[in-house]
Amino acid sequence: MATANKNLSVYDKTTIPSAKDFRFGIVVSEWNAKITQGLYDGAMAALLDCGAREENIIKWNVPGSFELIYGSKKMIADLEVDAVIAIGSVIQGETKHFDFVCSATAQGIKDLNVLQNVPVIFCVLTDNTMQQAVDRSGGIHGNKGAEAAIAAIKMAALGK
Ligand SMILES: Nc1c(NC[C@H](O)[C@H](O)[C@H](O)CO)[nH]c(=O)[nH]c1=O
Ligand SMILES: CC(=O)[C@@H](O)COP(=O)(O)O
Repeated sequence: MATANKNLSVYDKTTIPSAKDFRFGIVVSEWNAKITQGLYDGAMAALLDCGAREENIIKWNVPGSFELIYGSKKMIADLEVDAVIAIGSVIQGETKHFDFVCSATAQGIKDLNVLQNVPVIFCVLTDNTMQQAVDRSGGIHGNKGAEAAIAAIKMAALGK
């Protein structure tokens, strides 16, 4: 189902475990900061709405989406967190660099989920235009940050 047919901010709290006992790490890319700030705001709002405590949410900034990989790995190594949300916004430019950044970041975060024992949520927008990114970070299609926060809570609760 395309995002255009599903609002990213809609969730049913009755299907979501309480987040009150969980600790979350959020790693935020500084590229396209207006977008990533919107994603972060959406994630925070959803985490707090589902019972997370603000003091249990740690935020680190990294330069770009590619650095989300190492930032998430270091957060897992250094901090006691139950899930990490990796937030980025990659927007197509003139060259193939977009393809490499998107693919490497997705593969790197996938690898962390295979090799580490803390879930890392892929909250990286990969858009053709800035408008598409605006629409998915609190615009007409909702906020992928909220979607990622719900995924983080569910994965933190998995098996508990
Ligand atoms: N063009 C975008 C980038 N590029 C930078 C890379 O993510 C990385 O920081 C650099 O290659 C150094 O390792 N990053 C984004 O997050 N979004 C973009 O649109
Ligand atoms: C995703 C990117 O790295 C891209 O925005 C960089 O722009 P360009 O392809 O024009 O160098």
